[in-house]
Amino acid sequence: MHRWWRPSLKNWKRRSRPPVDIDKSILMSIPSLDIRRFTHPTSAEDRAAFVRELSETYREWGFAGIRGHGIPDTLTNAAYEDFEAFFGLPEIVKKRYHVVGGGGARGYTPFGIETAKGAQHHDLKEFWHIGREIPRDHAQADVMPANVWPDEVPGFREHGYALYEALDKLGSNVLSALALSLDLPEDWFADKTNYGNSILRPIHYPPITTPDVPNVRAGAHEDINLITLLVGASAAGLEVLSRKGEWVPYTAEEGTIVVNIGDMLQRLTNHVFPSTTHRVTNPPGEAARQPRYSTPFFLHPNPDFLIDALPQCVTDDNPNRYAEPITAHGYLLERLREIKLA
Ligand SMILES: O=C(O)CCC(=O)C(=O)O
Ligand SMILES: [Fe+2]
Repeated sequence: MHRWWRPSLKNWKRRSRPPVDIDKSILMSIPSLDIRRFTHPTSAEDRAAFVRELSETYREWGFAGIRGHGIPDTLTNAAYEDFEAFFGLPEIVKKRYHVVGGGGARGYTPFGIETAKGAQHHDLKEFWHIGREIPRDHAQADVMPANVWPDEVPGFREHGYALYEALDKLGSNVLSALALSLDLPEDWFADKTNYGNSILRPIHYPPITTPDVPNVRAGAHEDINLITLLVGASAAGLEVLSRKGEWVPYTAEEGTIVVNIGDMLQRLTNHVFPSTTHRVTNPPGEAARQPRYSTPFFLHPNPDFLIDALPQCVTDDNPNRYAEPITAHGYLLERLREIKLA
């Protein structure tokens, strides 16, 4: 896990912003914000207030709920139905979509492989990775392999990729708001993420039938990418580590997408936006016999983007924590080895 220190909200504000009253309720639980205040603003003041509130929420939690995103339930539900249909296939069929030596980049990764960094036991999950569709003669094609699609589930490709594109667009809006909060141009991330190596990851956590397993559904970890958007988890279990070091259960309300900061954005912002540790716990008692489905979208920068701390995030109180910049692809490879995917 990362060191749990980061510049306090108070110091950051004192250093770089005029004083603003913070709504103390953000300290109690993870706020949800309506992104229409940014995409369809009723006034410039309210749009600026949204940017401020989003930024404060991330500095405190590294997590936020996003409402008003416009992604229809019909799309999310159709995609989830197809994902569940795939995971319901016999293991021997699913394994045909496991790309041996592919580091789990595309297609199916069976149960028992991914292991949180530093954990003794593997996670209790199987998953699928959908990547960006780019021309096969694209300069980045060697590090962004072609997708594979399961023949057995006819809607999987259409619904899966539609969800990929919808979350990519929503993520870009969140990044635009964060860019403004860092005094960057609103479109600063656009040409750094337009061929980002982003991944949609439908996950199946099967029923837990053996009592007292030492494994957990997903061990405590931080996400690798810039931001993660999590839509429609089918059951409780996600927990977020608060600044005080307490595990806070976080199940978003219907219609709310969970959006959290990953390590690449933490590194770019020199920890001003923290990549918060989270995990998925095993439900107690009989509830453990229910499966859980969830689908995070890991929004990545372009593979050749150089992650170098933004000058406005490096101050006397918060000196640059990284000796050298690193490309997004170099960083990804380092991290995939740690979680036993590469
Ligand atoms: O299943 C979830 O709700 C979260 C999964 C997660 O944190 C991850 O795959 O990185
Ligand atoms: Fe995660």
